[in-house]
Amino acid sequence: MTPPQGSRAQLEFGGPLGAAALMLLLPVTMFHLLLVARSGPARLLGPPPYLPGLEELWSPWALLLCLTWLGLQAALYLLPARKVAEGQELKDKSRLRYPINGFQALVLTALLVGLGVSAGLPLSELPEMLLPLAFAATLTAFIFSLLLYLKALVAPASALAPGGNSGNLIYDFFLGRELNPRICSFDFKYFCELRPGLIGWVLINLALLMQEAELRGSPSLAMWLVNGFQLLYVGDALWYEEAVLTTMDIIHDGFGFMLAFGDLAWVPFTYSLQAQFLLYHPQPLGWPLASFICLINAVGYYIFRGANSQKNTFRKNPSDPRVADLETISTATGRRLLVSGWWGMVRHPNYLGDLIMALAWSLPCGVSHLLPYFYFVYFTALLVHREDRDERQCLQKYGLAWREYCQRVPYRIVPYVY
Ligand SMILES: NC(=O)C1=CN([C@@H]2O[C@H](COP(=O)(O)OP(=O)(O)OC[C@H]3O[C@@H](n4cnc5c(N)ncnc54)[C@H](OP(=O)(O)O)[C@@H]3O)[C@@H](O)[C@H]2O)C=CC1
Ligand SMILES: CC(C)=CCC[C@@H](C)[C@H]1CC=C2C3=C(CC[C@@]21C)[C@@]1(C)CC[C@H](O)C(C)(C)[C@@H]1CC3
Repeated sequence: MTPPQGSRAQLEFGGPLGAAALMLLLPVTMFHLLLVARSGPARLLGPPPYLPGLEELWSPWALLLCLTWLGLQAALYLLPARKVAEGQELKDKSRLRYPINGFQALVLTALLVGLGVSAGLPLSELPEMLLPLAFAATLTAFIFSLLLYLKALVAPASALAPGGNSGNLIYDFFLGRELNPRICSFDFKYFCELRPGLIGWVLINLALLMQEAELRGSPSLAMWLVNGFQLLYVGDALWYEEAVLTTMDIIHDGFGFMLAFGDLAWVPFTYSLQAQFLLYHPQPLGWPLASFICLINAVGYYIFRGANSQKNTFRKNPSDPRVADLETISTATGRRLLVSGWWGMVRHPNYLGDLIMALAWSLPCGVSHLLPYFYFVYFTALLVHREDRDERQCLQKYGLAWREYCQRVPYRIVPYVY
């Protein structure tokens, strides 16, 4: 058994108490949103319309569907990849290898679903199953996190994440102990981060669009916009799959309940909230406003993609001609920090772009309800907290060089505001 590591390091998320509260609060919030979205008043801050009994939540069919979906995505992950990428250097100086075939998995899933629908698969009935499916996904995430925790007990110290090894069972279970849990070359965190949840999210959106078409003759413009924007976001994540290898989740965070639940349940069932809302609360939207919302999404996407690609290209090869002319600060670790281009505008330009897109996803739902803005509010809180965590980690990693970066680029996410 590996001894607890970093037990004196600063605990995140409010320590064991915070972790326990989040483990309860996150699933409760997800079910609240699912129930409220289909209720008449759709009040985000009010009580849920009713409390579902176990018979409404538990369905063996939903669990079977959930496991079949995971199995299908795992099979697609194992198909030959167009490229195998190397991850960042690990503590023991080695680098892991990752298949780059996420976009291929999305296309193959679309083909399979298309074939299924033309053969009579009742996809438009999926929205009726969201509650038991979310319950099955939560159960799966919980059991999966337990297995990951047990697996970490026999992992070598070099395989453990910098956080998540405090010695406190609840905290470590929540944050995750092992950095890159794998069986042979199958990387669980990398697989879960990009495949079942993200592709599941667009599939749920599509099912909601199809049910709206059945109910009202055709999907509304607002529903098209939400589906289109979110499909672009998911397609982009899978097209630029390699960029996920330089994100905080892959480099720093262990794989525990937070990410397992986030990837497998939270993302598909709460990120599809706008489409769920629109199915039960149709909103009129004219072309002039729709064009303006498209413009907002395009601006957000331009910043998000530009910033993420610039950092990823620079981290992979600082002499790449696309980034070689950018100004940098040297650090004691040998790595450099960008201080011009997107990363000279604010310290997290990618978060700014992501937030602008989040707003564009809610706007098609009108302003009569707060509920469709849940994602924007939650995401702002998540990114502000994430930015704070990242700052602390970078200060620890880069010391004086990070302070110099903060002086030269004083704003964190929004220029002249924050
Ligand atoms: N939709 C969603 O729910 C979520 C989306 N996201 C998105 O995921 C993406 C990745 O986010 P995240 O992993 O949090 O953070 P980043 O991709 O911004 O990664 C942060 C790391 O980038 C490196 N870095 C920071 N500043 C510089 C610089 N000036 N020059 C070079 N490298 C720098 C540092 O690592 P190092 O120096 O070690 O390379 C730092 O730890 C973002 O676009 C975010 O919006 C994130 C969370 C949730
Ligand atoms: C509240 C809660 C359950 C917290 C867990 C947070 C997770 C939901 C998010 C942490 C980082 C994420 C990323 C994406 C999705 C959400 C989670 C898992 C991401 C895959 C979305 C698509 C982007 O293009 C991305 C690849 C940059 C991104 C990576 C981080």
